[in-house]
Amino acid sequence: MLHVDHVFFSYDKTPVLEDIDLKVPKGEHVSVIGESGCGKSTLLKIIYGLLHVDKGNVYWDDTQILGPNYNLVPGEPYMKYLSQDFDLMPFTKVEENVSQFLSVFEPERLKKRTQELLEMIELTDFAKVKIKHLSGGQQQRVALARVLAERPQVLLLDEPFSHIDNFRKNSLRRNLFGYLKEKEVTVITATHDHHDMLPFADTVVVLKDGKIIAKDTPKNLFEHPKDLYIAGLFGEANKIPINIVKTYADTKRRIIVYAHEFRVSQKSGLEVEVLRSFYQGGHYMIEGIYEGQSIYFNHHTALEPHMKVFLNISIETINQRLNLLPDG
Ligand SMILES: Nc1ncnc2c1ncn2[C@@H]1O[C@H](COP(=O)(O)OP(=O)(O)OP(=O)(O)O)[C@@H](O)[C@H]1O
Repeated sequence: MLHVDHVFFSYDKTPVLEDIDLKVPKGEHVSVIGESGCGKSTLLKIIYGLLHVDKGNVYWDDTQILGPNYNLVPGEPYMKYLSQDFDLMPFTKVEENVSQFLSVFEPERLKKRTQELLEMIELTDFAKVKIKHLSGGQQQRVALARVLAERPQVLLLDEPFSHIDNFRKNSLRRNLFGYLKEKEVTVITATHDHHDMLPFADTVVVLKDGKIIAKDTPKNLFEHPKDLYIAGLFGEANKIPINIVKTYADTKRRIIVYAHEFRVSQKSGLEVEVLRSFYQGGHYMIEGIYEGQSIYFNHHTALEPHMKVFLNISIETINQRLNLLPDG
């Protein structure tokens, strides 16, 4: 098990991480999400031993992971870290980068493993190409293969698909996370993108201003977001007083409603003036105004600006949200 034990950290005087306590069982996939600057990369660097913490400890089973004040060369043999700058060797070939950390004394094993990884990242045809001739996305894939080469027990991935086009991203995510699950690798992925974690993470940790504000399964977090910050990580969301949509509800509670959960209806207490429509492919996202506040909802067609529409929410959505949301 990986244990981040009540860690506090600051680069200068301002705290960047405060009282981070996280236990990750062997083989579990954890996604760390949160807005830019909330401390995701810093947390991964601490786990890898690149930064010296102010307070707290990090353990892998019974071994303490020591920071740079104790380890001249950071990093542990069982752990790999894929940072946002890929740290590849620009003038050498793809295959040489992938096999960089493999033993040259076992040439057959090195060759087989390199081929296997090139297949996973779908760059077999580029084996002999120099890194400097690759696109940013291709370089990121090589960097990914390189950290996998030595079969780490713990893998720390910082925005692993940020440079990769959507065309490849989906198959790469499936290949990679499927492979890591099968090999029982413990994985911590820092990401902004809910597509990286909804289908793949066992647990999602939400960071805000350097603190863990939620930790749950992706499904629970998505279905019961406890505030707009968490809901906003999954898409456009609104906070609505429940009694305006269901007049019989004698409550002033407000619930979170995702844009896709609204339906335009004949009549409801929620009358919205349309501001503009944004084409999203399969639907439009409409920005409207209710009592001076923006409200976002999906609709199958664009709507004329200044048009008035009524919005409704299914009773199932209301019940789902009311079960868990505190007042306010
Ligand atoms: N080397 C550094 N020196 C000083 N402050 C830093 C340094 N690196 C990061 N910070 C600050 O620490 C905070 C957390 O940064 P961090 O990179 O961990 O956030 P993040 O959540 O990974 O952001 P992003 O999603 O944009 O990569 C930010 O306020 C950032 O400005």
